[in-house]
Amino acid sequence: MRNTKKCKALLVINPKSRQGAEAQLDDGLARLSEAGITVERLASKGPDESRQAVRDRKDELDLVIVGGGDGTISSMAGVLYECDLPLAVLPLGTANDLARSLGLSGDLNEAFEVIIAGERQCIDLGVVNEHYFFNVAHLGLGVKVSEELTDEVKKYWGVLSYLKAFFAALTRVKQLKANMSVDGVHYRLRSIQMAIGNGRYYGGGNVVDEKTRIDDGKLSLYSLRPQTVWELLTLAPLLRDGRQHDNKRVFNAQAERIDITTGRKTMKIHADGEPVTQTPAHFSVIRQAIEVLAPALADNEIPD
Ligand SMILES: Nc1ncnc2c1ncn2[C@@H]1O[C@H](COP(=O)(O)OP(=O)(O)OP(=O)(O)O)[C@@H](O)[C@H]1O
Repeated sequence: MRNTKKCKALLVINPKSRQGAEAQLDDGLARLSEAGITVERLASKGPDESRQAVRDRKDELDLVIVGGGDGTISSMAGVLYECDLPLAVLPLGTANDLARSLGLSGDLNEAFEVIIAGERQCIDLGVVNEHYFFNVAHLGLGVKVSEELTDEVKKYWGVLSYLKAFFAALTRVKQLKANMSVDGVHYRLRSIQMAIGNGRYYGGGNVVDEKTRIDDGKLSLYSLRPQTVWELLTLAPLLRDGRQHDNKRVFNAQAERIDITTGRKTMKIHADGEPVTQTPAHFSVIRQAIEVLAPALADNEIPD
């Protein structure tokens, strides 16, 4: 975008995200203005208002900058796709997992520089039933973890809130029986946790699968078979880095379409930390759905 043409951007800031209310943006916004990027700023009261603001302005906008965490950015996925507008991210949340998948450090100055540099990448979008997601959708333990993660807990504990929530969720998790179709191949399994990833990172820097990227046109699935808390804890380091494939207590797959039913019992599904739908669930991926302002995506790199 640098030295090319004038650019009009809408900046949607979620004041409820961890750093959304306090972040100092004036210097960065002045740098955008110097670079020819005119920014209209909107303090979002909720996802519906933010989405409507984009729809109302879609013909005059060149870019939507979203300042918030994964919940906020995910809430804008559908409208960005529908309006075919590029996304830039100001990582103002707690986990900022999409920012990690895009190779952004979490530093605000750097995020503004990335916008000014204007380098673009195309990334995939996950779909579960009629909902879009960037990072990961969960059934089971992951749902219990995000139920423990209230906005207050996140504000107080920061990234450590994910660890705190994990231990609290362990006491509440029950096993589920699932029938799955993975690119047409059928499986029946018992599970305490299923994660279906479009992006690479979730839950504050966990890797869904070391082989996955947000632009590979695939979903990565892992499912944890029922196991003791001790076994689960021994698995934790492998799950943290997405290296769980060879463990017999984990089922892994990569696919473009995944269907999950859980009999007569419906199971809640959370995506990017927000409750979105329930089983029966149909998962798919839209390849190269959204353009984002980001440096070239590194090959399977796991930043510190
Ligand atoms: N577009 C939006 N505008 C206003 N509020 C939103 C929007 N999208 C989501 N929210 C609400 O704001 C809450 C916090 O936002 P978000 O999840 O982005 O920040 P966070 O919890 O600090 O970060 P992270 O998801 O990266 O851990 C969400 O749980 C949701 O209730």
